[in-house]
Amino acid sequence: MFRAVFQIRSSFRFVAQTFTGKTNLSATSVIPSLFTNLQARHKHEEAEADADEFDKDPNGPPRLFVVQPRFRPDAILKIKLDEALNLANSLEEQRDGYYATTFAEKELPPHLVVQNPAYRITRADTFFGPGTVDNIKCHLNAEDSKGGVDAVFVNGILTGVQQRNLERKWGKAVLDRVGLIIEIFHAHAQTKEAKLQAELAALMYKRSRLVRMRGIDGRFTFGAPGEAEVVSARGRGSGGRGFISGAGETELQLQRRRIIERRNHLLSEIKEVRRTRAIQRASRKRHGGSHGQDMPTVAIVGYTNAGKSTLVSALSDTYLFSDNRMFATVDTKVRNVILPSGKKVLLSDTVGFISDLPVQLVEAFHATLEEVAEADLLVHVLDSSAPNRDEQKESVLQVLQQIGVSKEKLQNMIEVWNKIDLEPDETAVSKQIEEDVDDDSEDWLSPEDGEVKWDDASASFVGWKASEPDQTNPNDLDTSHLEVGSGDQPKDVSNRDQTKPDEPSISHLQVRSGDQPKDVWNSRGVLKGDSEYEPDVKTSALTRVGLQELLHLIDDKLKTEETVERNVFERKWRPPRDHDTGVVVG
Ligand SMILES: Nc1nc2c(ncn2[C@@H]2O[C@H](COP(=O)(O)OP(=O)(O)OP(=O)(O)O)[C@@H](O)[C@H]2O)c(=O)[nH]1
Ligand SMILES: [Mg+2]
Repeated sequence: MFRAVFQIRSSFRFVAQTFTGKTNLSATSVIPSLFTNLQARHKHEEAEADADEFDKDPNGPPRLFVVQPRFRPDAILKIKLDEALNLANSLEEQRDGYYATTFAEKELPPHLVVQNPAYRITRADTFFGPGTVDNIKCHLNAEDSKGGVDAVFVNGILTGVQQRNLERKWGKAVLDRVGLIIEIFHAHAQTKEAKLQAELAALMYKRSRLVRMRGIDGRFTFGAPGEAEVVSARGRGSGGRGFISGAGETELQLQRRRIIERRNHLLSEIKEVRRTRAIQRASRKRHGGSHGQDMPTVAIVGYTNAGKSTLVSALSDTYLFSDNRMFATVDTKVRNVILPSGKKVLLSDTVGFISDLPVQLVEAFHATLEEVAEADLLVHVLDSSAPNRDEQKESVLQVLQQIGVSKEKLQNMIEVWNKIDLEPDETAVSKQIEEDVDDDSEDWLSPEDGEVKWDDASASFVGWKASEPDQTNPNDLDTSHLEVGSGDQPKDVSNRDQTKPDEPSISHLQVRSGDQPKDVWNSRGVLKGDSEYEPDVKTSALTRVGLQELLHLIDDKLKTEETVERNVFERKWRPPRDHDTGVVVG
């Protein structure tokens, strides 16, 4: 069965050994898992998690409890929650080339929708307010009686301090969105290059999580008691005075140094793998081309799960692994395809993108992404059935810009709407959404208030106006206990004091409406920004619809590109001149 938990545990051991200097760094080591600190800390905190929890089922995928901050309208919440649940279920590692579980048959992970701290005040220490933290703890206790969960996935971005505090309060490892995505990349990576890159991303993420904490005795420390103590003689006599001189290295400094050493090691390995790949790529381009020309490369890009691998498989009549799991592909695969004109091209299927793609991943996967940026033509595959199709499109465009794809290439990019066999009944969807919007319209602030901004890309508010909660109105208090996930969740876990003032509901905070909700949705029932434009081509990779049309389009684009290139060359070419004299040189 699944090895991730096992690996997570072994990575803990590895990191523990590495950071205490008991082992040598090795290229095949697993990533410094996000669960590791927790285990170390909890050895000293009896009231908190049982550290042996992770030993429970070393053969199964980790069981995550999903915490989804609330969004309004509910349609947005549903999109965010669906994605969070999919992410949580995607964390699984292949064994002998197979996943132990079939994704479609997986049960939904237990989950809970809670107040969104972004809608009011995000607490620096615990992200959520104390009422929400307690409420989640109640649910986790209830889960424990049913076999327990290994970790809590908070679908938001936490600071290192928030993560640690929540871990202490809940007695569970906590993963935020960035952490989980990095874990998934690591679990799904198959090739040496992808594994190295995923480890690098995890290492950089871990580095950003090394935080100074107040220990149980009230003193500041760096994690487990004793971590702040001097653990190595390095730095002794380095020239300072008094305490500074000869103080040696604290655990934190030691961890930082080891992370940097490992990072440098990984970077040099990645460089080597990259060099080999560049040679292979050049030779592949040369060998397939006709008339001595290189084969053009076409990179298939898009949001995760859009159907890129399925499309490349269908176009090339070869097999590529495809799955409903998010980030099923982490390793780039290249396939030969013959276009209708007879021209041969290289089609590359690569890693998918997601909103808030961790910067650590973009940096670590730079080599892979660079191939995308260097491709002669890009094909952007979108899942036409996704209700937030344009939001996904925006996320992809952002990453493409981030990795340096030129404006011309973006303009020339072919946009494909895949999964047209799944296209939802638009009338029904938009009707439902409009109903939701009307229902919620009272709750929204008007942008004219100047106190709220709608961020189309992330579908979230930035800034807002909070009214005082009506403490006498139960609807104005924490309602998170009502929004429980999987059917078997306890219904009565939140018998907290409903008049507790620390956790007013968000409902009162999403005050009057301007025309905000109407602006957010269009008639198709998708997020604002979704226009009624048509894509270049519509396909169903599964039923092989639209494939010929797409191949013709690629053919045309590449022809145009050649012509443009030749024209540019002809126009630009002239004998080099000496600028000062105007005399033709040579
Ligand atoms: N109904 C339908 N399903 C599709 C179509 N194309 C792909 N799928 C399914 O969508 C899921 C994701 O497909 P993939 O090809 O793995 O998607 P991807 O874009 O490569 O995803 P990542 O590798 O995770 O980035 C799989 O279960 C496919 O069977 C399509 O045209 N119609
Ligand atoms: Mg794929």
